[in-house]
Amino acid sequence: MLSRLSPASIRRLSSTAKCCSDKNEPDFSDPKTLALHKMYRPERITPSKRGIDLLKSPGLNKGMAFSLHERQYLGVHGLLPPAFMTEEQQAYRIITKLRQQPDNLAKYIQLDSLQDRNEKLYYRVLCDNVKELMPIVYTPTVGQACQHFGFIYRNPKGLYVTINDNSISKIYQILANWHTEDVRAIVITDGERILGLGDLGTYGIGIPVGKLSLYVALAGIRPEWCLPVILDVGTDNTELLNDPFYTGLRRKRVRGPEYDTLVDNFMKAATKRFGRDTLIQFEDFGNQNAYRLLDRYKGEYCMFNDDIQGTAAVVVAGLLASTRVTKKKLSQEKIVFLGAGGAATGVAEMCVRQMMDEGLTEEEACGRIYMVDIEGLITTSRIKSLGERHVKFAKDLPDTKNLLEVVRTVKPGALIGASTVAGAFTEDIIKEMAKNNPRPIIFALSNPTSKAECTAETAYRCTNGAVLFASGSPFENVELNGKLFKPGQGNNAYIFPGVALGAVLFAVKNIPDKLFLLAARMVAEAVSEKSLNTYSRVYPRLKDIRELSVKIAVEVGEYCYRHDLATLHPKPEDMEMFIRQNLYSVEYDELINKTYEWPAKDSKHGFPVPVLRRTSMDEE
Ligand SMILES: NC(=O)C1=CN([C@@H]2O[C@H](COP(=O)(O)OP(=O)(O)OC[C@H]3O[C@@H](n4cnc5c(N)ncnc54)[C@H](O)[C@@H]3O)[C@@H](O)[C@H]2O)C=CC1
Ligand SMILES: CC(=O)C(=O)O
Ligand SMILES: [Mg+2]
Repeated sequence: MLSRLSPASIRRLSSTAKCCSDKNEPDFSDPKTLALHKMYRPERITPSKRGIDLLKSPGLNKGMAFSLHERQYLGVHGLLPPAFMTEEQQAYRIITKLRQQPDNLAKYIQLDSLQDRNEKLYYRVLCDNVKELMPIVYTPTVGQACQHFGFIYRNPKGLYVTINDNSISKIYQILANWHTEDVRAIVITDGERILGLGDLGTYGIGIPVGKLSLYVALAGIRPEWCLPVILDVGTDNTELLNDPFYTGLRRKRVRGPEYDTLVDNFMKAATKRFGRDTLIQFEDFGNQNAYRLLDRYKGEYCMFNDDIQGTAAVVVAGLLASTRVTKKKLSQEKIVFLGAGGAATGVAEMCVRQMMDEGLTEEEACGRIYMVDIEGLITTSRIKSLGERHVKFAKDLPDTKNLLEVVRTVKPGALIGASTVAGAFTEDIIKEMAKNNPRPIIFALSNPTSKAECTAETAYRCTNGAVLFASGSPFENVELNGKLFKPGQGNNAYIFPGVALGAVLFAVKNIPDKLFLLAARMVAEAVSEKSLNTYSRVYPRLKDIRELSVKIAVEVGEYCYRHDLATLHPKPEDMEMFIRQNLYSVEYDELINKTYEWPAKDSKHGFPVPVLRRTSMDEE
C-alpha cells in the first residue's frame, strides 16, 4: 500500500502528523486507531529557533506565556517582562484593547500586527470571537483595508508575482523564497475585481490574506500550509496609478497571451514547487478571466474559483433552506438575478443542476431563471452579443433595463443581487416581491456592505417581516413590530474552508462541481428550525462553520476516494477522526518536552490575575 504514495504524499503524511495536538488525542484502546496513528504521527519536535529569533517567529512566539523553563531553555529569559500570562489572559487583553479602537480599520490594523507577532494568539482571538471579528478580517472591513493598503502597509504577507517574472523558473524562485516548504493551499488574485470595489491592483493582496485567515479560523487548516499570492499585471485604476503609496507596478493591466502565459507559468511553478495536489483557490478575478481560467484549469489542477463555485454553493444552500419555509421545491420557483457575472452565473448554473436533480429538464430549469446585467434583461434579441454561458438563459421577452418591470412581469419567488449596485433593490421592487409571495426570498449578495443591493432593514420593513433575507456582508439584527430578525450572511465563507480542508488533507487531484452541490446541501441541512422559524435566518450561525467545515471535508474525502481523486493512501479508516486529529489547535504548543509548572497565581511574579469574562459576543 505504502508504495502507492507519491513523494509529496509521504512528505505530507509525516508533516501532517506533527500537528496532532494532545487536545485531540485519539482513543488508543482501539487497535485500528493505534495503527493509523502510528502511521501518521512522528515524534514531537523542539523548535530550532532560540532567543530573539524565537520571539520574532509568529508561528512559535508565545509572548509572556513562555514558561520559566522554556524561557531559560530557549534563550528568551530576560528578553520578556518577568511576569507570566496565560494565553487566555493574553486573548482577554487583546480583545479588550480591540474594543477600544476608534474604528474598524484600526481594529484591522491591530489584528494584522498581532498576526505578524503571535499567530496562535491571533487565531485564538479570532476563533473565540468569530461573529465579532469576521467583519474585521473579512468583508466589509477587509475591503476598506485593501483600499488603503499602501498607507497601512507594515509587514509583507504573501507573495508578489509580477508580469516581469513571466517564466516558470523565475516564479519558482519566488515561491522558493517563501519561508515554509510545505505549502498546501494557495489563494491567488490578480486584484481586478476586489469585492464590489473594482480594480485595486496589488492592494487586493488583503483578500487572499483574509480568505486564508478564514481557512485557519473556520476550518482548522494549519497557517503554515497557507500561501497568499497576488499576480501583479498592472492596474487600470488611474487613482492608484497616481497614488504615491501604491505598492504595485505602475502600468496598465496586461491582457491577452502574455497574461495567460503568466497564469500558466504560475500554475506550473506552484505545483512543481509544492506538489501536484496543492490547492489553488482563485479569488476576485475580473469577469473576462474568472470563468475562462476556471474552465481551463479545473480538470488539470486541484483548484476552484471561489466567486463562481463557492458562491454558487452558498446561495443554493440558502435557497434550499428557504424552501423549508416556502414549502416549494427550488424547481417550482422562478428566480431573477441582478448581475450576470461570475457570481450570479455560477449560482444560476448550480440552481439548474439542483432543479434537474429535482426532475426538470435542463431547458425547463433554465427557463425558470432570468438574468439582468448592465445591459438589461438577457433576452433572445441579445443572443449575438451573449457569451455561451448566458445564451441558455435568454428569454423571449421585450428588452428592458428596468428591474421593477422584470419583477412585475416574471413574478419570481426569489430575487438575487450580485451586481455591485448599492440600493438596486428599491422599496418598490421589494414591495412587489412581497405582493407576489407570502415569503419572498431576497438575497443582496454584493460586497462590501456599501455595495449591497438593499439593507436588511429595508427588506424586512418593506415586506412587513415576511422576507427571507440574506446578504454577502453582515447586517445588524432588525427589530420590527416587536419581532427580532437575524439576517443570515450569504457568503462563500460557509463553503470554501470546508472544501479546502478536505482537498488539502486528502491531497485531491481536482475538485468536481458536484462537490459544491453536496456542500450546499449540507449547509442547508445544518440550518436549524429555530434559525428559520424564529429568526427567519436561512444560514447556520457563523460559530457553527468550523464544525460544518469538518463535515464538508468528510464529504469531500469520501467523494474523492469513490472517484479516485484522493491521493492520500491508504484511505484513513475513520475519516472524521483523521480530520479532527489534523486540525490546527489555537492553544500554544509546549515547545520543549518537559514543562515547568510556573505558579500562575504566585504574587512573587507580580501578575494580577484578572477576572476573566467570556469574550465571545457570539449569540444564538
Ligand atoms: N456573497 C458572496 O459570497 C459573494 C459576493 N460577491 C459579490 O458579488 C458582486 C459581483 O461579483 P462578480 O459576479 O464576481 O462580478 P462581475 O464583475 O463578474 O459581475 C458583475 C455583474 O454585475 C452586472 N452589473 C453591473 N452594473 C449593473 C447594473 N447597473 N445593473 C445591472 N447589472 C449590473 C455586470 O453586467 C455583471 O454581469 C461583487 O460585489 C462581489 O463582492 C461575489 C462573490 C461571492
Ligand atoms: C465574498 C467574496 O468572495 C466576494 O465578495 O468576492
Ligand atoms: Mg471573492
